[in-house]
Amino acid sequence: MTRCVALIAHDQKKDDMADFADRHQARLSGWRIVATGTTGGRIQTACRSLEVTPLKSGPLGGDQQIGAMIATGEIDMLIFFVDPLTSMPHDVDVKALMRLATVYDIPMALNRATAEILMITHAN
Ligand SMILES: O=C(CO)COP(=O)(O)O
Repeated sequence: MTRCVALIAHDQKKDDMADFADRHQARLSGWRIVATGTTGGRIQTACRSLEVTPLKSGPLGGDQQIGAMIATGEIDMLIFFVDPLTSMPHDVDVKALMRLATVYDIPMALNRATAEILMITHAN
């Protein structure tokens, strides 16, 4: 079965995520991709060849949707470019998502350096 990766980026990290997805298009093409709403739109624009399933925007429940998918075994890897310098109204949702990724022991990258390693170790 095709493995599924969840891609998420906070606003200050969206350029970085678009660039990351673009550089790893070949690797990511072997995965089913889900993303929070705005992030998904940015990736889709940057990487026309990738098929991205956009969920709700993060502040409107997208992080929770991905958390629920982790709990039901639908997500195999989480790449989440977090902005640690901006406070967010949905911070509790972000924490809950990270908690579930930890509970279910999903490979989880919260910054680009780690995401690059996951691409090499898990996405080939
Ligand atoms: O806020 C987010 C994750 O917490 C990301 O949501 P968007 O991709 O919709 O901006």
